[in-house]
Amino acid sequence: MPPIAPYRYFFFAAVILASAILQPTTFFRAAARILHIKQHLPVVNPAPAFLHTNRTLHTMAYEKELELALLAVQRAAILTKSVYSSHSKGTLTKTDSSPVTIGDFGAQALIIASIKSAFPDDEVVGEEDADDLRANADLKSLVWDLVQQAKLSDSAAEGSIGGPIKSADDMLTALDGGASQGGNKGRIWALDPIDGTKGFLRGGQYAVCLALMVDGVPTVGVIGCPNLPVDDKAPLDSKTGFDASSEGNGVLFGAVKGQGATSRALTDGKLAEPKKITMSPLPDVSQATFCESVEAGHSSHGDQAAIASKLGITKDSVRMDSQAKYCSIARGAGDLYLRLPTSKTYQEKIWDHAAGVVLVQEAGGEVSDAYGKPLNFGIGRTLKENKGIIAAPKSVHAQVIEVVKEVLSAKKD
Ligand SMILES: Nc1ncnc2c1ncn2[C@@H]1O[C@H](COP(=O)(O)O)[C@@H](OP(=O)(O)O)[C@H]1O
Ligand SMILES: [Mg+2]
Ligand SMILES: [Mg+2]
Ligand SMILES: [Mg+2]
Repeated sequence: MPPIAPYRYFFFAAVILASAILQPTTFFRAAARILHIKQHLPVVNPAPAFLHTNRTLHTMAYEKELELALLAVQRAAILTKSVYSSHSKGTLTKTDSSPVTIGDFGAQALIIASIKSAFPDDEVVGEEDADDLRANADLKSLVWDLVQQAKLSDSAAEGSIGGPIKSADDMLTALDGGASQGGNKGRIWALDPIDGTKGFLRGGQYAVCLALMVDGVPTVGVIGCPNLPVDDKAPLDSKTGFDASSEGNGVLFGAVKGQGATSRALTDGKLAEPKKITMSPLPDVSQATFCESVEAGHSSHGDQAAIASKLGITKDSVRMDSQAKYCSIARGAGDLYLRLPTSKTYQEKIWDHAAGVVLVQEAGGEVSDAYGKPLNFGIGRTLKENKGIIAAPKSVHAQVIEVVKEVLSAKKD
């Protein structure tokens, strides 16, 4: 074989460098395979942000997961909307005295069936299970009727998420598919089929929330908010979207770690065109609009008012149920989300936060617990290492945490 001319080495080196930049995940995986490196490789952002503009260059990481999650949530929202507008919601009280409805059961079954059709090996941490339906045939048949009716009007979209669930027994199996104990290894979805069930029953905001966690890190987040106005800049007040019958309501939010966040109109068929969303610049925290739960039992309105006042905030809080709060600050309609604990023992559930956290991070925000500690999603079904939640634009997050700590330590004296 003739010797390789020296310039060819440069050519090979250039090709290797270009693949490492353009396709880092594939590159490092291939290199690991060649070098027989067995340890788990980190998730690598597929390419620098400037290359994302040209979609023909490469496939975006988690593109399939994002599309599946968006369509699965969109289909589940068809079901939740039909229950929302009917007067009988089949409400039960769970052992922790919180409510659950036929909407929660139906939406969870539909979404898990979609996940399993595309990613059969993935685990799911879902809020609900099929125990009540197995014990009550009438309840089971009510939910089965709803599940059969909830179809995307676009048959390709419906097919891409597995098509209809085949039988009532398959529905129960899907519903029970959310029993994963979570953890920090591999791919685990966190699902809240109806977040803000109390808002759903009261005629307020609610959200259908789904996140994919990879090695315990929320990586893909999708939230459907059937009662939020589509306009990202619609003024936010505690009445936002309360009239579910009004035109133009229903938003679908999506985000992938390292790729930004979007909103689009929620439809009953194929996905609408996405719009990029970002948090509002907030040069002066005293001008902030802050969001909090409607339910005083879910977060301390008193502590939140004290924090706002110390930050010089004079605007009233916007009280809103569900992860619609994360969505609202991610699209710049509000600025801060404060969730201070009401009890020493309550552990926040991962499905109440995973999707919202990806959305806010990707829109330019930071989310931590009340003491500024990062949220640990990789230790089970709850955030047991954390207390409370603070979400804010990156530029003011540390300033807000200082004030939160002052308010909390003053309480201890
Ligand atoms: N004592 C408590 N402290 C904090 N969150 C609580 C709580 N009791 C219930 N929750 C959670 O609060 C969620 C609703 O949050 P919000 O007040 O922001 O709307 C509920 O979700 P579900 O409605 O899915 O059960 C539930 O998981
Ligand atoms: Mg609940
Ligand atoms: Mg919830
Ligand atoms: Mg719920």
